[in-house]
Amino acid sequence: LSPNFYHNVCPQALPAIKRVVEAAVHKERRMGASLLRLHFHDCFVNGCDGSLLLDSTSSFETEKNARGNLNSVRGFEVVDQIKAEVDRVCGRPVVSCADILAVAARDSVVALGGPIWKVRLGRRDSTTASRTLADSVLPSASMDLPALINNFKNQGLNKRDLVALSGGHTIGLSQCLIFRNRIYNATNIDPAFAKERRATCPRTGGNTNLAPFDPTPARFDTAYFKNLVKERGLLTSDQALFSGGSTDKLVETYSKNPNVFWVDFGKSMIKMGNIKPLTGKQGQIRVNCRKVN
Ligand code: HEM
Ligand SMILES: [Ca+2]
Repeated sequence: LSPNFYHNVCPQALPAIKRVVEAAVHKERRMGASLLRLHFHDCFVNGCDGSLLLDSTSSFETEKNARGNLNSVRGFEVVDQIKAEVDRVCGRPVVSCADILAVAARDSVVALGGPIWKVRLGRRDSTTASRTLADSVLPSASMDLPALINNFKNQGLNKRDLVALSGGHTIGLSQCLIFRNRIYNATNIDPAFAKERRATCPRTGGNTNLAPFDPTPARFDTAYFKNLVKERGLLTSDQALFSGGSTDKLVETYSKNPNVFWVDFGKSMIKMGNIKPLTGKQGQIRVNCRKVN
C-alpha cells in the first residue's frame, strides 16, 4: 500500500471522496461516526477488503447481518454516492471500495475536528464475504479488558492500539439495548450518569433509543477519555479501559493530552488499515460496492 497509489491513474479521486464525505457530514453530523465505523468493521473481518459492503448472494451471506452489524452499521448509501462520484471523475472504476472506506474514515474524522493522517492505498476488493467470521471476530460491547486485548491481538493490534482506536467512540451514538445492562447493573459507573442514561433507556422498551458515547458526539475530541476517568463510559467495553487495569494510565494520558491521542489515533488507524489487504492481481475493483463483478 502507498499514499500515492492513485496519483497517476486518478489524481481527482481523493478530493472527490472528501467532497462527498463533507457534504454528507454537513447534512448529518453522525454520518462521520458511521463512516469511521464501517472501515473498522471491514478491516476486522478478513482484512480491509470491502467485504462488509457486499450484499448476500447464493454463495455467501452478507456481513451486514452479523450480530455486531445488523440494525446497527449505517452509511452504505453514502458509500454508494462516493463510489458514483469517484467513478465519474476518474472516468472508470479504478478506486477500490476498500480504499473508499479507508479514505472516507479519515475524511470523516477530519470533518469532525480530529487528526489527519496519510491513508495508505492500493487495497483491492474481495469477491466474497463471511457473516459467520464477522460474528466471531467483531468485538462486543460486553467484553472485559482481557477479552478486548485478546480480540485486538488477533488482528495484530496491541493494547495501545486498542485504547487509541476505542477513542473512535469520541463520536457517534449507541442504542439502549446495547448499554442497558451496564446502566442498571454495573458497579464501576458514576451514579449520576447512570441515572441520566436510564431516563432515555428504560428497563423495558426503548431498545433503539440513542445516547451519545460522550457529551460531544459530533466533535472528535478527548471527552471520551475524560468521561472514562469519571466512570461515565457508556459501554462495558468502554469503561473496561479504565477500571483498575493495565490501560488506566494510557486513558489518563489521552484525557489530558489531545496531541498524544491525535498522533496515536492516526498511527493506529494506519495499522488497522494495513490488516490483510488484497493487492496486485488479488481480488478486483468492484463496479458496484454491493456486488462482486
Ligand atoms: C474496542 C472494541 C469496540 C467495541 C466493543 C465497539 C462496540 C460498538 C458498539 C456496540 C456500538 C454501538 C452500536 C449500536 O448501538 O448500534 C459502536 C458504535 C461505534 N463505534 Fe465502536 N466498538 C469498538 C471499537 C471501535 C473502533 C476501533 C472504532 C473506530 C476506530 C469504533 C467506532 C465506532 C463509532 C464511530 C460508533 C458510532 C457509530 C454511529 O453513531 O453510527 N468502535 N461500537
Ligand atoms: Ca473485510
